Amino acid sequence: MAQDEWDLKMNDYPVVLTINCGSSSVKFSVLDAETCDVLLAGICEGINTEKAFLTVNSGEPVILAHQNYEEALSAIAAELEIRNLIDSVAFVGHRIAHGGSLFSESVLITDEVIEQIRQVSPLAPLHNYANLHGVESARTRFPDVPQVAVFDTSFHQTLKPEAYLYGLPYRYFEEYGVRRYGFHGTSHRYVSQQAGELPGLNPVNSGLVIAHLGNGASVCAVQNGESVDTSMGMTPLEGLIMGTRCGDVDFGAMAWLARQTQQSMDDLEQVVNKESGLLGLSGLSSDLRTLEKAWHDGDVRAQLAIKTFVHRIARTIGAHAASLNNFDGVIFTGGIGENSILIRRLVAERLRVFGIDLDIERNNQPNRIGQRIISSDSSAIVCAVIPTNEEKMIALDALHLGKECRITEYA
Ligand SMILES: Nc1ncnc2c1ncn2[C@@H]1O[C@H](COP(=O)(O)OP(=O)(O)O)[C@@H](O)[C@H]1O
Ligand SMILES: CCC(=O)OP(=O)(O)O
Ligand SMILES: [Mg+2]
Repeated sequence: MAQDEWDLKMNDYPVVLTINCGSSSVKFSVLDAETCDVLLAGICEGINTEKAFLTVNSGEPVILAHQNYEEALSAIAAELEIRNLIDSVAFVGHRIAHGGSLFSESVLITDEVIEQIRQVSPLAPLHNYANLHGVESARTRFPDVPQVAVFDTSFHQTLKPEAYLYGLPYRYFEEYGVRRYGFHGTSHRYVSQQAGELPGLNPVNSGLVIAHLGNGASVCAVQNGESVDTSMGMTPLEGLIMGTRCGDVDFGAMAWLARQTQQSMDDLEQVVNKESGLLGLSGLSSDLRTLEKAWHDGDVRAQLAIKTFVHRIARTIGAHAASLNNFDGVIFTGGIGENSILIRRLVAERLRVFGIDLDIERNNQPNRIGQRIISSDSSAIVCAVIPTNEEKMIALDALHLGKECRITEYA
């Protein structure tokens, strides 16, 4: 693109496109490059299944002709086209789950970066390959636009060895890089920054435990804005019970199971990633909304799944408090953390031992009111909900790096 065309683009109405390619969905948003206000957001669901559809701005879903990433990106581009936004895309930001030890911060995407991301991808099989599909489709569609990779793992680069090492022979760390990385860092980073706006939480001296509870779920201990501990590990499987992932499990149990059932490592990897968690426990669904309904209808297995999910969250929050200098706040975020009144209430009940006292009325408020305190005024620790905004963080990084790249290009 010539410099004058670029100037026109920047002066016109520049927007940032963010893409979060998951294993079965592509989430996207378009943000105003000046204000970072969201202009358009949507999700393509059902990728690699029999029926894929696109929903924009929570409107009516539209069925896609093909169920692959290219089709999803084409449908998203068509939505931008309808709104005359396609030529305004000045930067694209991609969510990449695993950056391994190669990426400690967001980077401009090049062929070499793609190759490096590919190398660490076996460590996040549910996420990274899908993320790379998104990168490749977007590069084809927007060849002249700088593309930036924003890693879930970056925020946890501040972990000390005692938090990131496993109790394995040290040579596995030295020779194979076996260590904990942590994920959902973009969300934990955003939420910890926002927490400073809440009364009672001093932004420069605060110890927070953030519970990101979505389909994937993790807890992070944040001391004075830095991640000091987190529940996910070398892969996004460790820690909490999730939609279809088992979280922490005794390796001895898995070895025993492998011998008893003659299942291979690959078979069991499939079981722990895709057939476990809320789905595996309930035998019903990985979706908490379905399980909550079943809980109220008296479904015993759904109740057991929810109670087990809650037990693990509370226990993990308690453990993470011990990684802080001072324990000031518990913040809920993610689809479940933001919306489920039941889960927040049950978790908070388990945390009474820390002097946490939930205000029922405050907890019952809908998520549309935005960030809010849900603990009572007499609670020893502030409890709050902060809706996450990974898209904004991705857009900010894409803007920052993309602009630098343009300046270098034309210097
Ligand atoms: N109103 C709600 N009440 C309870 N759970 C909800 C509600 N809305 C969304 N959820 C749950 O949030 C989870 C998805 O969270 P989300 O953060 O969107 O996941 P992802 O990891 O795919 O980004 C699902 O289990 C869904 O059931
Ligand atoms: C990679 C961390 C994770 O679990 O992401 P998800 O919540 O989008 O599945
Ligand atoms: Mg998510």
